[in-house]
Amino acid sequence: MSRHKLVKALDLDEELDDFDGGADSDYGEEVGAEDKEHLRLGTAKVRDVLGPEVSITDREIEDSLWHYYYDVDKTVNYLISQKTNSQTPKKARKQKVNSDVNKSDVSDISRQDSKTGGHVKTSEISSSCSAQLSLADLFRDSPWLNIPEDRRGEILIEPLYPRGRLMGGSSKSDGAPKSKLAALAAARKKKENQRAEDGQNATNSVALLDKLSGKPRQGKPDSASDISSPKPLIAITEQTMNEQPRKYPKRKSKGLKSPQDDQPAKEAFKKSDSLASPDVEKQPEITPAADPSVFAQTIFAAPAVSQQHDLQTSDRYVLGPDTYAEFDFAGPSPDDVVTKAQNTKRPTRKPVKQPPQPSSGDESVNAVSQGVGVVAIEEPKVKGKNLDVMAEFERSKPKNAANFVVIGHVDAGKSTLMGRLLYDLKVVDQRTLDKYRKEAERIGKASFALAWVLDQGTEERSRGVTIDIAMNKFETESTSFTILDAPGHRDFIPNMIAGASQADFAVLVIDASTGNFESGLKGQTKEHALLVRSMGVQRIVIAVNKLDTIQWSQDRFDEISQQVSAFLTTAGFLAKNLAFVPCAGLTGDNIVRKAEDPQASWYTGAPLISLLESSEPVTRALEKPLRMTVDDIFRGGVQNPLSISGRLDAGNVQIGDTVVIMPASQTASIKGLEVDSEPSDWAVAGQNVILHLADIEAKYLKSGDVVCPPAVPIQCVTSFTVKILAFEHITPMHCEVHKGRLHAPGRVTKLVAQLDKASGAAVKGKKPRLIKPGSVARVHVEVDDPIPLEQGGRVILRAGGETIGAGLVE
Ligand SMILES: Nc1nc2c(ncn2[C@@H]2O[C@H](COP(=O)(O)OP(=O)(O)OP(=O)(O)O)[C@@H](O)[C@H]2O)c(=O)[nH]1
Repeated sequence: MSRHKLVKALDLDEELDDFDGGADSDYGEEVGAEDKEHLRLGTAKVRDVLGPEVSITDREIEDSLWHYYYDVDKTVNYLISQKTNSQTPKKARKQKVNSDVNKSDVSDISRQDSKTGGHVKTSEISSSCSAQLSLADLFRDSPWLNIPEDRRGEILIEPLYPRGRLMGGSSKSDGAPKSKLAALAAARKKKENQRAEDGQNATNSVALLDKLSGKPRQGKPDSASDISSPKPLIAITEQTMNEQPRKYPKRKSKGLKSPQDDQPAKEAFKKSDSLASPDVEKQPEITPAADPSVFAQTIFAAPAVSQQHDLQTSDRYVLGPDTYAEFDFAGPSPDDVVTKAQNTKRPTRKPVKQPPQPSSGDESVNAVSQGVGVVAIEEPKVKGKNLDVMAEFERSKPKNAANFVVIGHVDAGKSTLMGRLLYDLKVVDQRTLDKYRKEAERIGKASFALAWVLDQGTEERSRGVTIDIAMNKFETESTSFTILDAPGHRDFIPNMIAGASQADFAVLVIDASTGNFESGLKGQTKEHALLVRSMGVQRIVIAVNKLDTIQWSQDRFDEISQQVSAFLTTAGFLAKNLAFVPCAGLTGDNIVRKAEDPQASWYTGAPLISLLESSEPVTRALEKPLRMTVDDIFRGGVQNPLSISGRLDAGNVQIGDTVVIMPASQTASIKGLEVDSEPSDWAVAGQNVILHLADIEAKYLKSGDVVCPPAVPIQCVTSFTVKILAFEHITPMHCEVHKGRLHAPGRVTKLVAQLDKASGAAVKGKKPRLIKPGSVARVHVEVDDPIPLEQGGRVILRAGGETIGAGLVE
């Protein structure tokens, strides 16, 4: 043994000394009158049990009695085993001892020899002291050594004899001196008694739960007396007793248990010699078990079929297969009971009928959309008028309505142009404009006064740039227009996309001043035009602006018109859907009125407003299921704590309707409605609405969500194929998927095919490894989280702050 190991062993022995209370001297020096009397009586009893045929000395009996604290049964067992061992060959005995040592896995422990007081290593015990006390004997009262091989590991059993005695402890009731270990044991016992009392409190809690569930409690003591009564320390499952394959039988309560149920258990129990000892029944020192806690009763099965059941003892909760049978979730769990009680006042939810989804062949689409079927609809609290919305719409003889998005390179004069339009149309009064002018002058941005009509944000005003979409409304005799003023700066392209997604047509503003047209064309003039086309915009009005800065040069106008027209037709716009107007937003020439500047006399065409009005009415998807992309979520007032705004892309909606918000799959009631900021009972596709919601929490709503009818919710997908026009080189790469206000992280996972621009057919040959800018291709895209998307939907792909492509979901 190394020096370190020796030191360690000595330390351990010192600790054992402490626990032993120093009872290491020869008992002859310590034995008092009381002990002598115990030894005398014990010796007589042992001799009586052993009978005269066993040859053994009194000293041997007394040694054993002293060691086992006058326990006659243990002494008898020990002595019998000693005699049996002494009759086996010495060599075989040594082997057995070693194997016992190995089994017990205690080959290197030290123990204190109670008789000699010496510190003896087990290896030494096995050789020199085996005749007197073997390791096997030391652990003989350990139940696992007496259990048949086939049962080991399946029987939970407390030692038949108090463990403390092996270490020299004793209790006062035995009349033996009390060691520190015994004192510890007594303290533990006291604690357990205390726990038993606490168990009564648990009983009360369980009773409360039972009350809630309306079910009688199973398998627990009914009174406090049950708690204090001795509890069994052996818990053997029924399955263990029968040694049958697990059948997961229903748990039975103690009161309902039939004698037949226990029969196999009894028989199995009798097979075990050690357990069959009648002494078990006499065992006096059984620690009262505390009543099981609520938690224990929830996860543990009913009282196990145990030996103690046969002996009419009390409950013992065992974790076993019975548990699973009982808690098969057929009945409500305690949590369910509490939840149910909490929800009793809530209206019941009806499951949404899942419509048949078109088979896309894409598993991810189907898998995600199937989840929609579990959407639960809350009974609408808001009473509607149950209107025939289509009939109402027809009756209202609505004006032609159009949304247009104002696009173009940064500082092209978009906001100024729209400010002028609103001012000249008297949507904005002189006083307001004067106020803007004064404020703009104060911060040195006088030229932006008209732009402030639309740029309302403090940052927008101080920086002189549009950041987010500004929405304004105006009407002409024939049409009701909604302006969506988009930011021109490249950093705010996502906001521009959001605006463009709601537009019927676009107004492209071009700064005609020297140099700016060229730089704009390289910048966002082209990008914006491509984006709106990719998003389905077919008509575009081109306002060649700031002509006042170039003295209304017709040549310049013609040059710009030519170049832009060529580009736009290449981008997919039809020539007949392009209209050009020379103008100056700052001065108001050719906006609402004709240009007053004589230098502009060469232009005989219509002003901008007329070009806007001449836009053909857009066909609305009135008959399709409701689809509204959420643009904004806000507090609509005291009466309307939760409101959303957006444009109805399809279908109709009315007050009292229940809708479902995707992808959250949460239902909501429409408690109020506004169309173009005016209260209304209904709205149809093409209108910009505010929906005041009830029965939903704000946390389930975000910009880009889609409002649908519960019966026909939009699909939510994690992957899709898109026919895309490449703006930049595209390879399998990470990207952001934009759809209106929604943008989700994702990636291009596969370049499926290069497509012919004219026919749209796949170009034969190898699969592309790279899509060049300007090419059309079919690519596969995946997103991290499901997004509401259906066939025909339009998406924009961006990466590293650049638009890499835009296209149509297939
Ligand atoms: N001379 C002249 N200046 C103009 C005209 N229109 C706009 N501007 C000026 O151009 C600058 C930018 O105008 P904005 O209306 O803010 O341009 P924008 O395109 O809306 O800018 P972003 O939205 O930030 O991209 C301002 O200083 C305007 O006064 C115009 O017709 N003539």
